[in-house]
Order: sequence, then C-alpha cells, then structure tokens
Amino acid sequence: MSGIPRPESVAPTRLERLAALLPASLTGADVQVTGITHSSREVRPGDLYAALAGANRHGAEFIRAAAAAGAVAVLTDAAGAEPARQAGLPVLVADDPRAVLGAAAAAIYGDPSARLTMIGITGTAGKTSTAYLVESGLRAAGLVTGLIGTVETRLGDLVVASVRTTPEATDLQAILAAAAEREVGAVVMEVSSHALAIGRVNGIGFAVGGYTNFGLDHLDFHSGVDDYFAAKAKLFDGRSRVEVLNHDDPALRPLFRPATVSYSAAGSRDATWWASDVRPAAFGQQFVAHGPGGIAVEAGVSLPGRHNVANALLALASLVAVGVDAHVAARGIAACPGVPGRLERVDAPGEVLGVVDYAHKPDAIVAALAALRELAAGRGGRVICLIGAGGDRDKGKRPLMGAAAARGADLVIVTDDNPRTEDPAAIRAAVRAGAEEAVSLPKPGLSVGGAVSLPKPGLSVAGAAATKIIEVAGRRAAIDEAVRLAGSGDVIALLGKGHERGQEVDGQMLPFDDRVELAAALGSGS
Ligand SMILES: CC(=O)N[C@H]1[C@@H](OP(=O)(O)OP(=O)(O)OC[C@H]2O[C@@H](n3ccc(=O)[nH]c3=O)[C@H](O)[C@@H]2O)O[C@H](CO)[C@@H](O)[C@@H]1O[C@H](C)C(=O)N[C@@H](C)C(=O)N[C@H](CCC(=O)O)C(=O)O
Ligand SMILES: Nc1ncnc2c1ncn2[C@@H]1O[C@H](COP(=O)(O)OP(=O)(O)OP(=O)(O)O)[C@@H](O)[C@H]1O
Ligand SMILES: N[C@H](CCC[C@H](N)C(=O)O)C(=O)O
Repeated sequence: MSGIPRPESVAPTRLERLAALLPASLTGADVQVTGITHSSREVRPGDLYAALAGANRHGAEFIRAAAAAGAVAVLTDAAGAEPARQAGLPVLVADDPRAVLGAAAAAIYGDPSARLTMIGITGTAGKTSTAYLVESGLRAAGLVTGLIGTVETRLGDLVVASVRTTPEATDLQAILAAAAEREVGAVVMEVSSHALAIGRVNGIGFAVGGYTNFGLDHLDFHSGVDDYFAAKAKLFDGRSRVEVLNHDDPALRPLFRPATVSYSAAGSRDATWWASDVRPAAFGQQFVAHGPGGIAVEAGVSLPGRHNVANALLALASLVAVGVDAHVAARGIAACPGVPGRLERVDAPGEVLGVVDYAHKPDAIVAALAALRELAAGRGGRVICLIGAGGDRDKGKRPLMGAAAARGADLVIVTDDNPRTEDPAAIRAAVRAGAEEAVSLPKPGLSVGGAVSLPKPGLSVAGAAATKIIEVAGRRAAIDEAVRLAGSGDVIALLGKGHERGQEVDGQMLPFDDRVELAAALGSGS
C-alpha cells in the first residue's frame, strides 16, 4: 500500500446513485461502496475498483485481484465489463471512466473539496515553492492547512511522502476527505499538466487557480507545446473562482480576462500586484509588494532569486484572494524557512557555499543559476554547476539544459541524474553537446522572473564563451570533483535532484541524497 491517507469514516454510497450521477450503466446488484481506487494493489474491503485502460495495461486484467482484496464493484469501460461480470462483481460502465473518476470519488467521499478552501497552483516551474509559501501564509492566518505536492502531503500534523505531484483522482479525493476530517480549513495543491490532461482534479472547484510560468517540459507526455499549454489552461476554464496569472510571462496572455488578478516580480505597474525595492537579506530577499487600492506591504522571502519574488507575489495574491489580510499573508510568506531541495543550503563548514536545487528543465536552470550568480558575485566567487538529465524522459530538453547551465555558470560538470534504463554516457553526451554549443556562441544577458529567456527547441542557443565544461561519470565522483575544484567564495550548485533520496539506475533505486553527499564532501574537503 502507498500510505496515501484515507478518511476514517465514509457513509456508504449505492451504485444506482453513482450510475445516475456519472452517468454510467449498472449491471448487477445495487451494492454499497465505501471507497474507490484505480489500483488493484490499493484495494480495501468495500471499495469500488476503477479498472482503467492505460498506456501499458488495462485495469480489467486485475479485477480478480481487486475482488480478492475486497472490492465489491467495478467501474470500467465497455472492454472491462465482461471480465467484471466473470469475476461476479456488479459493474458500472462509463464511456470514459477516467474522465468521471473525480466525480465518482467526490461522491463516494462526500464531496470533500466543497468543505475546504482549495488553492491550486500550476506552471512549468515554481509550483512546489509557491505551495510552501502559500501554506506558510495560511498558517499565519491561523488555519489548519493541507499541502499536496511533489515533495510531500501534509494534513495538519500528518506528513506522508508523495507518490506524485498531483495524486490520481481517487487518491486525491480520499486525501481531501481525510483533510476535512482533520479539521483542515484550506488546502494548497500543485496541479500538474498530467493531472489536468487526464482529469485527476475533475470534480474540484478551486477558490484560486494560480499560474507561475510556461516553459519547456514534459514533451514526452504531451504531443507538443500547444497540447502542454492547453492542459495547463484547463485550470482556468471556469473551475477556479479567482485566477492569478504571471504578468511577466507573455505566454500566459491568452488566458487573461478582465477579472484576472496578475502579478509582476519585474515591477510592472500594469499588474494587480507588483514588487519594488527588491533587495538581498541574508540568503533571502526583502521587497515591497504593491497591491489593489494602493496598498504597499513590506514583504520578504527566505530564498534568493527573482523567481522567488515571483513565487512570493503569487502566494500573496492567492492568500489575499481567499480573504487573508495582506500584512498577515506577507508575514507568513516571509516566515517560511525554505522549501526542501529548492535552493536549499547545505550545512557544511568552510568558505564554499553548497546549494541543492531541483532545476531539471531549462528555464528552472536559468532561474536558479541567475539567483546563485548574484550570491556568488557578493562573495567574490564563481558558480560551479553540476548538471545531468533524467533517463526515460523528454530527450529534447537535454541539450537545452546543458546550454542553460553553460550560460549561467563559470564551470559546468556534466554528470548523471537518474539514468533509469538508458545509457548514462549517451545522456551526458546530449547535455554536454548543448553546453559546448553554448560556449561557442556569444553570451547573452539573462532575464528572469516568469519571462525567463528560454532557447526555443531546434534553434541555436546564445553562448557562454568563458565557461569551462567537464564531464564526470557517476554523481558522487562529480560532487567530489566539484568540491576539489572549488575555491574560497565559490558557490557549488547541484541541480536536478533537489529533495530526491535516490538515484535510479537500471530499474534499481540506489540511496542518494545530494544534500547528504555534498555536505559530506564539503565536510571532508574531498
Ligand atoms: C502518464 C501518466 O500519467 N500515466 C498514468 C496512467 O498510467 P497508465 O495509463 O500507463 O497505466 P498502466 O500502467 O497502463 O495501467 C493501467 C491501469 O491498471 C492499473 N493497475 C496496473 C497494475 C496492477 O497491478 N494493478 C492495477 O490496478 C493501474 O493503476 C492503471 O489504472 O494512469 C495511472 C493510474 O491509472 C497513473 O498511475 C499513471 O501515472 C504514471 C505512474 C506517472 O508516472 N505519471 C507521471 C508522469 C505524472 O503523473 N507526473 C506528473 C507531473 C510531474 C512533474 O510535474 O514533474 C505528476 O503529477 O506527478
Ligand atoms: N517561478 C519560477 N520560475 C522559474 N524557475 C523557478 C521558479 N520557481 C522555482 N524555479 C526553479 O525550478 C525548480 C523547481 O521548482 P519547484 O519545485 O518550486 O517547481 P515545480 O513547478 O514544482 O517543479 P516540478 O514540476 O519539477 O516538480 C527550482 O528548484 C528552481 O530552480
Ligand atoms: N517528476 C520529474 C522529476 C525529474 C527529476 C530529475 N531528477 C530526473 O530524474 O529527470 C520526472 O520524474 O520526470
């Protein structure tokens, strides 16, 4: 079992009711169900098992296993109906069961999102960071909070590791019902493009939908950039009462409407919320947030980089939209101690600053390195960047990631990041090719803050003449090499793995935490 929380008590729902609601046709007895899952491995007694057609298998193959585990009925498509009948279970047949899964789960768990203030955050980069800042603001307002995202799921004091960024509809509705049981008042959740595309958040009305930015990612899942954009746009199809969009990202323009709340870290006064007087404060930053009616709030964020001013403004605008006082919200955001694996400082002695960041796509690399370059400049040091790309994922982004690293760092060490089933040397070669191409071209100015300048796929990227590029096989060896090459004042940035605790090689998850490895290497002086 995955450990995804379920509610303690659930009022039984009759299949006839679900059949009328979804709609679906019922064959067999009108039994009652007390839970729902899409995975035979997660079935609990009394569950409705949703047997879905997948990219690899049809869930109908697992109906007998689900029945053995205690499933009392099946929700499926026409192809799954016969296997369900053969297993002796009543069956609900819907044209597209995945599309109605959210509605079914919401009905079974008593429509929990209607009892919660829901804040959904989408965007290519910044969802996790913004969600933590929102949660901190909600807490400052005295609410019991829920947070659902890539790193973890938190319901009040309960913390469980997340399986993915946005849970499947069945799991999500169970988590929300458990949240409501635990007196949670407001939930902030990351909404991935996968989730919107396959309907994981169907059945949820959001008080706020927030959008960080649109860049290059997940073209292994989406058929193209337009499809990726259309998936994210679904959060703004009427399901979010207030829509908060990044004014600085021109890609979001098509989604702007008269009632849109916008924010600008670049300080555009055309935005509803805009930042001025951005200044460094220890590792983080302070700024003034200007909002509707001429309000000006002293604000801060404990993380560096203009992109984190953008994340903080989005958090502030979202909090105000759900009724939190702007000053309270700003205090809460500033009090957030940091986000696991997002520009996270490594605790180690010495004159080298070690930072771990989850940047694993081009614009995140641009943003992270821009933030660290400012810090390095203040320390009179260089930026040493360690970068790899994940195996069995979008191959198109690899050279662009290499190029972004070369443009933002003084020294790039190309190494491995979850090679999965691929040849690590071939992945490194693709990343390195992009980095080397960038080095051969003139270095451009970098712009950050939503409108991160991002090389377009297929086009040449502007360069980084003075940057040195080396390749080291094996992440541990690469970290040791980074520490060996670092001098006083330098910043070592390990990009790509952030909060991850494993390195996936050939189907095996080997324990590996960048934060632990870098601290050890810095501590021993490698
Ligand atoms: C691309 C994608 O989203 N795929 C999802 C899809 O998988 P699929 O269609 O391939 O399913 P399948 O493996 O063919 O199996 C078919 C059905 O049989 C069921 N099954 C399968 C085996 C078994 O023993 N018992 C069983 O019941 C499965 O649960 C599934 O419902 O349906 C499954 C559930 O029905 C999801 O678990 C699965 O997410 C996969 C695991 C996944 O990795 N998704 C990632 C890419 C994802 O969602 N990422 C986003 C974004 C992250 C980011 O921003 O970086 C996220 O929100 O995490
Ligand atoms: N607003 C932003 N604009 C550009 N880059 C950002 C922004 N916020 C964070 N980043 C960068 O992207 C990385 C991932 O950030 P975060 O986890 O907050 O985003 P995410 O959207 O949840 O990412 P993912 O989908 O990869 O889980 C960070 O480590 C940082 O380098
Ligand atoms: N949710 C993302 C995370 C990628 C992180 C990076 N370390 C990699 O392995 O590419 C994925 O699974 O594609």
